[in-house]
Amino acid sequence: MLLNRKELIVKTNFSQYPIQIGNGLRHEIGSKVAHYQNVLIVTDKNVAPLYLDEVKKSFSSQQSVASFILPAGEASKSMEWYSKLLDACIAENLDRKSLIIALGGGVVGDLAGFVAATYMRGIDYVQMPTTLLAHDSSVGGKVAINHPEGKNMIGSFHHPVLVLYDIDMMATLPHQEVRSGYAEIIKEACLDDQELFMKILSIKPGELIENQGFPQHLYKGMAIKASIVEIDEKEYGVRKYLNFGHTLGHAIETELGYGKITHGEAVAVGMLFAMWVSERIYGCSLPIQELKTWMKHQGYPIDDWNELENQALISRMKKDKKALDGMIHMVLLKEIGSPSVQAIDEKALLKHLQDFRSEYLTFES
Ligand SMILES: NC(=O)c1ccc[n+]([C@@H]2O[C@H](COP(=O)([O-])OP(=O)(O)OC[C@H]3O[C@@H](n4cnc5c(N)ncnc54)[C@H](O)[C@@H]3O)[C@@H](O)[C@H]2O)c1
Ligand SMILES: O=C(O)C(=O)C[C@@H](O)[C@H](O)[C@H](O)COP(=O)(O)O
Ligand SMILES: [Zn+2]
Repeated sequence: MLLNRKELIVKTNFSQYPIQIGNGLRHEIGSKVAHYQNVLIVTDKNVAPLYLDEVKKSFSSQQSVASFILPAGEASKSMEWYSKLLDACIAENLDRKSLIIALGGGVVGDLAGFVAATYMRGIDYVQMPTTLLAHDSSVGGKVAINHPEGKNMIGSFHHPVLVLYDIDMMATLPHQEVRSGYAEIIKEACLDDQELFMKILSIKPGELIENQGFPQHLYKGMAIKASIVEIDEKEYGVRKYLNFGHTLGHAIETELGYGKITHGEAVAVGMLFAMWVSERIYGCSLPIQELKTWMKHQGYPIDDWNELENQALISRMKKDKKALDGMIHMVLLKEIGSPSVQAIDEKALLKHLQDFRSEYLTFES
């Protein structure tokens, strides 16, 4: 797919950085970071054989460029790999003027970003997203690793100095990963763009990345994310909206075991549930049925969490980072484009979950 090069600038209280999106950008990274002498590229086992050499070739012989290859998948966002990556930073003699490059999806970006945030109390890093989902994870500076008890429990806010998104690299993405990434674009549309939401629902089965509107959807999703981050960098207010679908989504990911379901697919189920709760709390009417049917036709595994117990999921949701004083805080919608945060007690949420699941499993698709 071809896209005229685009640039967004993210401006927060303490940082400012460009997001550059376009074709072939992986061949240009070296010249864009030519002022760094010592560079460590972090990537994973699937991405390395596809793109690592091309990225390395873009550097000049004056720069020292090392690489570190993680096992692919969510399980690498762990204390173990965090520690191993820190060891590599020390072994490669990275100093405060060195650069880490995260070449990969959200797993690589979150882990490498957290290492960059904490190594020598913080060094520069670049996000080079290679998945569709990473249109979201590469922007905004949330970096983290998981704890067995909860997603992203140990982390920081540390913005990259550059997001360089070569969309050609998505040509090799498995379909499941495309689906996963589109779920976060749907999230962004739900928060701020009814027209985008409707356009996505008109994409035919199996044509997610092939549909003509794809580059525009991607760009709009990133622009929505960036605009929210600019207003509320540290999630005191509106940034919470970016957690739409994540209260149940993260609970499913943790309860199933990291990597059993993709992040976006878990968030997809979480968005249906959040819409369901929204209708019950606000008395509004949302396109839950339409979204569920569309997801089914696109192959989202929206039943893969059926074996999980309600009480176990509620216990996970109580550990959500937005939970306060024993209340679970969920992002709900009054309509598409109009989010809000609602405190819900455990008992009420359990009832919503039970009702959702009994109707969800039967409501037509
Ligand atoms: N920091 C944030 O704001 C934020 C936002 C959203 C999600 N996340 C996190 O992001 C993670 C999920 O990211 P993800 O979905 O990108 O997962 P991922 O990084 O595990 O990538 C998914 C799979 O695709 C493979 N892959 C990556 N690029 C490829 C390519 N171009 N061609 C072929 N295969 C490729 C990977 O090796 C992996 O197997 C989760 O941990 C989630 O919590 C963070
Ligand atoms: O950038 C944000 O803010 C988000 O919430 C984006 C989410 O898509 C992402 O999954 C994030 O990592 C979740 O954050 P968490 O604080 O709930 O762990
Ligand atoms: Zn997410």
